[in-house]
Amino acid sequence: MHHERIAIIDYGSQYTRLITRRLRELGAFGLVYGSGATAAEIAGADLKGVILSGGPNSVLEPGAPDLDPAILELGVPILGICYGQQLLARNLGGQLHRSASREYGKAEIQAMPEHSMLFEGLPHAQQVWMSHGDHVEAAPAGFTVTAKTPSVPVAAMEDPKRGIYCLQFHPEVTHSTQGTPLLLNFLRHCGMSLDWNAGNFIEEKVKAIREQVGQGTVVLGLSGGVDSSVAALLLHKAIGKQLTCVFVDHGLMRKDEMKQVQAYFAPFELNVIWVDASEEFLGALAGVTDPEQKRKIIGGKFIEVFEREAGKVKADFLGQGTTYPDVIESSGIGGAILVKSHHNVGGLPERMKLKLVEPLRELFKDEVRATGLALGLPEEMNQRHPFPGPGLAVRLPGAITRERATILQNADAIFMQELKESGWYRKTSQAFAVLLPVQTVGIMGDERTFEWMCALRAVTSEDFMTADWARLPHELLDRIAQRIVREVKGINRVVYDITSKPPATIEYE
Ligand SMILES: Nc1ncnc2c1ncn2[C@@H]1O[C@H](COP(=O)(O)OP(=O)(O)OP(=O)(O)O)[C@@H](O)[C@H]1O
Ligand SMILES: O=c1[nH]c(=O)c2[nH+]cn([C@@H]3O[C@H](COP(=O)(O)O)[C@@H](O)[C@H]3O)c2[nH]1
Ligand SMILES: NC(=O)CC[C@H](N)C(=O)O
Ligand SMILES: [Mg+2]
Repeated sequence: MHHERIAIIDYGSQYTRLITRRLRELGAFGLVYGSGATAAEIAGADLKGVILSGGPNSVLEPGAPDLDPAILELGVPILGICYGQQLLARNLGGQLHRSASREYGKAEIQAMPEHSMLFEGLPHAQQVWMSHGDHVEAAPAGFTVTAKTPSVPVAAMEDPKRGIYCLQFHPEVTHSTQGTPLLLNFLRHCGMSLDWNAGNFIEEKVKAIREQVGQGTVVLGLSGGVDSSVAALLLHKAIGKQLTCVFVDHGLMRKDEMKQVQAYFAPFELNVIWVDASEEFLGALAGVTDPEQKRKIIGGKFIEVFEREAGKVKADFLGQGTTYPDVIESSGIGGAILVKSHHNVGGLPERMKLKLVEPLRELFKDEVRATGLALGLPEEMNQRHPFPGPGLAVRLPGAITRERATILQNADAIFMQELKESGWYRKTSQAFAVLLPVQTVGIMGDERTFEWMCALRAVTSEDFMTADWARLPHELLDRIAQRIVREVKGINRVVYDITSKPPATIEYE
């Protein structure tokens, strides 16, 4: 009962996620497979087409990732992009040219729409995005060249008899001005009905969850973050009272976090166990200053507390809000680098002998949000910035005390309130306050002060692997700084962080 699907074979390009994303924007469901995928692994009645991604290797070097030849016999159209085109050209008898210099950036191609399925209805001259060293010098027998540039003789080629279509450039990158119509031509040719959306996703998932869970029970860690909240609502829609959620307050949440999450979820009548474990966590963290040590303590404690509380439910399944980027990152498909480490639920399923239910595994974040919206999750919850599992612990360099945590919560709450009221919360990807372990001298009402220093961090980012600091207006920063120093006892100085990632990370620890 799978939705019709395009298989994307990932040769390690930084753009593979983008291919999947473009397909979904067009209403097509794409699933990513590793470069070793065999025809048997990707075959199925629901398979409508195959896309071969770009990749960092050269097809001319020994041991470069290859393609199972049986995939060409599956009877579905194939689209090779960059490395994908070069691989098909090499395997089918074309001629390749290896260059010492790379072509990287915008280029203009001359396309031949009159001889092409991919370029049908599109202009002759098009701007595209190139990122390659090698190129195809002569197309294999049976192929027609359908685009070229002054330096690339085969910028695109097609063999309609075998159903193979190839591009040297990257249609998935927005700098390729006709990239989306090109992909659309391919998808139409595959016979995709382009009806993939949040609504039919919810219906299909509800059925699948009921089938998987049957009369069993599910326990889910509810953090108040978008992923676990949407997973909770989806599971609740499918199995109602067979779901129990556990919310753990480790004492390092944002200000009034538990109260807020309780208010947001009240209308849904979910079973939730609300646990205030702040004494336990703060006790275990007392005097600890090493960042990795803090993470380890919180991760370990979390498992302990979660296991204790969830044990009362006697669940058969563990629900998780795992999303598609999590799956790609942790499987290392295409060598994507693991930056965000999930501290908490890892290891729980084995320990508690629970089977997993992960209804969001195929979704990107924006799709998780669309699903949340369709399920009635309040807008404010749905648009929340990500919040790290260890919470304010990674925003309190040095030793953690309840007092310092409270000071930080108060400063952070002012920052968030001002960002929301000015419309800047939605324009940033993540923003928060940090309490630095530095005391500086100040003067307030003729009195000398010696108090903590607060750093404000606001960034814009596509995927949190890289980030830029947000250009917040000076007047807004001024207002926030004044309010924090005036209203938060314990802070007498505020600074704004203007480092990007890399070289800095988003969090401070
Ligand atoms: N304080 C907590 N109480 C209960 N479960 C938690 C808590 N913190 C984290 N978890 C569990 O750990 C999972 C991973 O956390 P993560 O921050 O990656 O996702 P999230 O909080 O659901 O969403 P987001 O990425 O939007 O913050 C959560 O989905 C949730 O199941
Ligand atoms: O659940 C989490 N547990 C963690 O230990 C953790 N550390 C960082 N982050 C989040 O990951 C993104 C990138 O953060 P960094 O640039 O600081 O590595 C940012 O969104 C961070 O908030 C975490 N999330
Ligand atoms: N973007 C790509 O797929 C590049 C393919 C190959 N590594 C080249 O440099 O030509
Ligand atoms: Mg979270």
